[in-house]
Amino acid sequence: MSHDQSAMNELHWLIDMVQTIEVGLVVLDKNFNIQLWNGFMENHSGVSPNSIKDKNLFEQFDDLPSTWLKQKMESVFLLKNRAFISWEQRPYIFKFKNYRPITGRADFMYQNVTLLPLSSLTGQITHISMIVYDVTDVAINRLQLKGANERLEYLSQTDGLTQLHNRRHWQQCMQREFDRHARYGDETSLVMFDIDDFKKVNDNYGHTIGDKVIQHISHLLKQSLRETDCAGRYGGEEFSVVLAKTSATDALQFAERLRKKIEETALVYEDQTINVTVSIGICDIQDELENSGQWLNCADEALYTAKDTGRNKCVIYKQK
Ligand SMILES: Nc1nc2c(ncn2[C@@H]2O[C@H](COP(=O)(O)OP(=O)(O)OP(=O)(O)O)[C@@H](O)[C@H]2O)c(=O)[nH]1
Repeated sequence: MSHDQSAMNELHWLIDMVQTIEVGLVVLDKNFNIQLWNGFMENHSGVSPNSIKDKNLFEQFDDLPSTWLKQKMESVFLLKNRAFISWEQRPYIFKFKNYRPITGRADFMYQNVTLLPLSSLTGQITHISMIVYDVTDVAINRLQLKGANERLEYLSQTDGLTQLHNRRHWQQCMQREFDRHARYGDETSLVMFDIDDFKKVNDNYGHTIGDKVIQHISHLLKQSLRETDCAGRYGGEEFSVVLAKTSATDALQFAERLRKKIEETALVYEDQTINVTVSIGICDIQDELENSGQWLNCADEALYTAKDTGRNKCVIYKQK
């Protein structure tokens, strides 16, 4: 075989490989006109190389992020460096359908794309190549894992019965607000409340309805919160709320509104109507408090004063 024939063979193989490789290959000139469009691109776009040759990429695919992508391509021409576009940055460049059976949950193909400067025989960068990788399997696995981790994190921070923050997570939130106060001096209040005579609810109606009452109270509490408030189920029938940027007087208004709402809104479950009340203790952060534990104790003390002096009332902590 002559040298020429052998070179021709090699070229033929290369073209064959470019056409059949499971990666998208596109070559563009400086005006973004398509010079090469391999089999992968044909299979996924439904557009044949012959019909797309010399056509402008952005005119052929008007859903491409054109301004952004042109900028990236121009910098590849200019800097003669390759650029990389990850699916995490943009799930896809070409909106190709996903046909994979295993990852059938994705509607489209996730892609990583490399932009590669191509130099001519004279060493100038006259073209660039787009290399398109199908990374749907990796992306779906990663997204599923991320979703599972987020769910786990949510579960580890949330009380199962009420969907409020659980005690541990709420305490972290309270500590954060205590630290913020130490730094910025914002007024911040703590509200602790407890259902009155809840033991009687359980005794009279049973634990299942007792649980419904706890859910009912949480529901009313959630309706009363602002975005910056942090509410938790502190224990069995005890709830806790940190009100950021709120004085004790304003916290009292919040607490009174909540107390009245709970008093006035009966739980109707099956054929039973159950009325409960709550006792509420309030404490704003005062200078003499050394740590968040003391803050909590003071709010608790106010709560017990509310219980001891008749229940169904709000009490602001007063230093003795
Ligand atoms: N149904 C139900 N009951 C609970 C839960 N957690 C705690 N309890 C009950 O809540 C009751 C709390 O009773 P106590 O601490 O005596 O207080 P109380 O009857 O509410 O009386 P005061 O707080 O003094 O008004 C107990 O009977 C606990 O068993 C829960 O998740 N579900």
